[in-house]
Amino acid sequence: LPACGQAAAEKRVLVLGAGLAGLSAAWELQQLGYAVTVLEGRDRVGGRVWTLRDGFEDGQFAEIGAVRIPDVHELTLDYCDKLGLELDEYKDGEPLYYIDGQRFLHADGEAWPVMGLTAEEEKLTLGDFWERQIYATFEEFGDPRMNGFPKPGIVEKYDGMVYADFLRMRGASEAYLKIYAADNGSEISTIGTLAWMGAEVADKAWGATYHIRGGNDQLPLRIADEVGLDNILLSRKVTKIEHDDAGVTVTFSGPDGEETLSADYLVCAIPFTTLRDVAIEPAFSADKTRAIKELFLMNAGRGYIQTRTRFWEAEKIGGLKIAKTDGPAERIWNLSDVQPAGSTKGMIQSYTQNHNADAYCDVAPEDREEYCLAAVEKFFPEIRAEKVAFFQYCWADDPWAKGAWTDILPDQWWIVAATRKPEGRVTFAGEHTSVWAGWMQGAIESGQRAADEIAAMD
Ligand SMILES: Cc1cc2nc3c(=O)[nH]c(=O)nc-3n(C[C@H](O)[C@H](O)[C@H](O)COP(=O)(O)OP(=O)(O)OC[C@H]3O[C@@H](n4cnc5c(N)ncnc54)[C@H](O)[C@@H]3O)c2cc1C
Repeated sequence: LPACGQAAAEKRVLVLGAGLAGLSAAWELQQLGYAVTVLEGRDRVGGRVWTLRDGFEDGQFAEIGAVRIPDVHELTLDYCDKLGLELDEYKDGEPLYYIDGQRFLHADGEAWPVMGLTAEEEKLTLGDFWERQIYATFEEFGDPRMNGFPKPGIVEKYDGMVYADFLRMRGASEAYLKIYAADNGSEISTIGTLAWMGAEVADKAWGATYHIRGGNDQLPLRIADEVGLDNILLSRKVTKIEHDDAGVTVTFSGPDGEETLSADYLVCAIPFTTLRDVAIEPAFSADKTRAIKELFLMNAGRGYIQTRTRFWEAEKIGGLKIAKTDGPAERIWNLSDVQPAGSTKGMIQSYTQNHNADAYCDVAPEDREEYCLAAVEKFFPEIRAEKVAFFQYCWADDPWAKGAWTDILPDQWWIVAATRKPEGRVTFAGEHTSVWAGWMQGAIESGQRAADEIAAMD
């Protein structure tokens, strides 16, 4: 056998996509001695990690994609550490609720002013609810960080069940589900139980929540520096993958027209929503082909509002999620606390998903500001007077992602294994192939796995 790293030095790997998954795979492969070229359709790296700095005052920024890093995401934190990135912690605080048209603050131990709760739920805190309805079932499901998740019989029992129905089955009332969705997002009425529970178990010890100082895009930008910008070809749209026992060839269009590149191996780290439009010769296995066609990306719509002041603080409202509602603005996330030191303006976003995002995205882009402000002023009446700048984004309309993050739907558990399975010399990375789907950690974990799979083939 050749010495470790020696054989690899002659081997070339093409990586499709310069999101965190593709960049992580490229970086790991280089460290194993492979020569790597990354092909990226956008004119920037980072994919769904994207910090917008234009259009806001006082050097403030908005996170259009990933916002937060849980303290249990050790792979993400490890990369931040290796790359010398500093973190800021999101402060804790009390949110405002706006449910059934009622605006209220809620202290633990107080009765919820929401009609239709069971007697037991009336004073149940969100923490108590989590312990009783969710944490109490962890043993039954198993741990997705280990092999053998879910435990035997669990797929048969829960695969067909949407997560909100799982909570109903465990006795949650419709009224408490409104409170829970206002806290966790409206996708609970679409995502499958196994996917949600896998994520709950994986992140069960989550305490603090972080942001990368200056913007989360520092992470992909710094990995790209390590990979070497000469090895990353931007504005290249991949249109065809050919693969056989001897190697891979990729066709793409870019500034120089249509081109091809060949290599020994391929890491496919583009979302399945865009891989659908790429010709594959010969076709991948039947379950991979079906997975590429059927994988679902949840939509997310955002309305970013920079405000003159952090007016909510006068009511002692604070934290990352400052408003939790059952209305079209869904939740208001507060990124003010991680803005550049000394800047005093507010930076908040209406963060919609699921049906709320679809409704928002159905509005013409030029009308989304009015739609967003009208929804927010129902519970923050000062919002129009406070607004300094506005920006909107709909992830379903993003041509390079066509959605925000993977939700495994009911009856789709089969897709998990199908997404990540290698096809000959092609390996697959991306949040959609990871236990941590929908997280930067999922992208990183998958990139590292894809690199390991290639090394194991050699
Ligand atoms: C609204 C939103 C909120 C989120 N919040 C968080 C959060 O708070 N915390 C967290 O950790 N994660 C969050 N995430 C998830 C996180 O951003 C993603 O899981 C992660 O960035 C995905 O990385 P990826 O490399 O798998 O995919 P991507 O980032 O999508 O990278 C894929 C790359 O492939 C490129 N590409 C696509 N098609 C082609 C083609 N045909 N040819 C060439 N290139 C192509 C794309 O341009 C893209 O750059 C959020 C995501 C969104 C959208």
